[in-house]
Amino acid sequence: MKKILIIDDDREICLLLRKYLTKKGFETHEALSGKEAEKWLKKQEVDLILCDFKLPDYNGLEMLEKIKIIRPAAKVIIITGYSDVRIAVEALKKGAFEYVTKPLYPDEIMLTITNALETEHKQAAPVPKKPSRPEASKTDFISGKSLSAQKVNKHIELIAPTDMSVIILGETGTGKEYVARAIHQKSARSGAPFIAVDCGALPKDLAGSELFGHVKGAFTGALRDKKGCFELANEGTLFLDEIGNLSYENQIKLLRVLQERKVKPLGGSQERKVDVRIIVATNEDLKTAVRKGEFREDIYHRLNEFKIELSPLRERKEDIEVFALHFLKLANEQLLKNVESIDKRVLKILENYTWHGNLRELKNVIKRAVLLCDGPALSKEHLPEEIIFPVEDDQPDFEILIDGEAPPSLKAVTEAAEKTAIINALKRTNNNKSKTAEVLQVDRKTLYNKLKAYNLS
Ligand SMILES: Nc1ncnc2c1ncn2[C@@H]1O[C@H](COP(=O)(O)OP(=O)(O)OP(=O)(O)O)[C@@H](O)[C@H]1O
Repeated sequence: MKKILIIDDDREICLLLRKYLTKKGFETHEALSGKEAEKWLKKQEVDLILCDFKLPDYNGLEMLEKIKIIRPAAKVIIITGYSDVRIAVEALKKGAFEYVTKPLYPDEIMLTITNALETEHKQAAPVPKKPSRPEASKTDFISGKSLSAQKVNKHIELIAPTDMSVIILGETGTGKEYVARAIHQKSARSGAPFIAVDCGALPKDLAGSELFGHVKGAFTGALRDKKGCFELANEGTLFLDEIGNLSYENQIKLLRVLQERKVKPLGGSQERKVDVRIIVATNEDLKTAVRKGEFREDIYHRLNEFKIELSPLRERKEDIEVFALHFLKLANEQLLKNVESIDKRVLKILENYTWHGNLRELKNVIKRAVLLCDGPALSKEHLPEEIIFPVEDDQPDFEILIDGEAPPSLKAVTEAAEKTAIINALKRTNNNKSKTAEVLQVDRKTLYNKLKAYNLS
């Protein structure tokens, strides 16, 4: 019998989940706080953990870190309020299997749990791959119709048959891993493995061994020889996500592999030949990391044989309908439903939303809507409130008091507006100062002075 731990301080949710899951044949346990869960996990094995993002003592990311240390094999599903979705996406990157949003629907929970437990059986490679979401292994890559999507598609076709290294840039959820898989599948290497590694989720102490392998006895706990990702991907493609997170030491080792096409496992004396195509992804500007001395320039140039940039979904609204219909089809298949279309008004709402989680967030919203829909078309009532009435998240973090005794001075109003504009531009450019200066049409020096004046370090 599979064991599930529910971590939530809401006793009612615990009770509901317990009743439902016990009926479905699971053994369940509950913890009302992070500390209680931690104590329990130290003593007990568990297959899956349902964890509320907001616990009285830890937040979801802190809890996840603790779980990954105590029970690394357990699958974690994060439960969030819809407004936490961006943080939930962060949790996926840190190794959570999936997130579900409140209110909870039994069918949705059950489907996610089944997917998580099935993935456990299939997962053969002992590599901390990105949370191996089942859909990622299917070849359901589609292209949008925006100019930028068409350009990406053309570049995939061009680059796939070559052996060139590729850097893929884009915000979270824009489809970087999907593009990397598409390149692999269209290449002569498609018969060999595609190995995806999230460098941001690799535990610091183990990163070297996971990437380059180790020999028996290389360190305490190295009970047998282990192949690293480079060897596992031999003759295929290695996808290194969040490459900017590699430690300096591992960057040096990576450089050697790139130069010599050979790996030396930790503790070993012999080098082994590897034939691997490397595709890397990052959602920060690697060039800035190079400038700051955080990423080696020599590696950057070796990897930068070709660059593909994926635009955020909000900047290619023409693609929203194409992807929404594609995700509708997938959700119908997964949930055994038959929703045929999406109401025009819903499409308008989707097109006006900001999609910080990009395609991943759109896919989840559509899946949830399909789950709630009993008729032939998705309509407004199936969307989360937050999508219909988005909370303006570009609010200034200080307010001008209009109702106070004294009206605000013109200077205060101007400064408030300036500060808001800078914050918005920084968000839009992912904190890239050069781009922010460009967007605001000021020089970098002026921007730096303003950042200092408004305390926006
Ligand atoms: N071209 C595509 N066709 C179909 N579905 C896609 C495509 N691109 C992305 N998706 C969907 O969006 C989800 C997120 O894509 P993916 O994991 O590739 O994003 P990512 O940019 O690598 O995200 P992260 O930076 O968070 O790792 C996928 O699971 C998939 O469902």
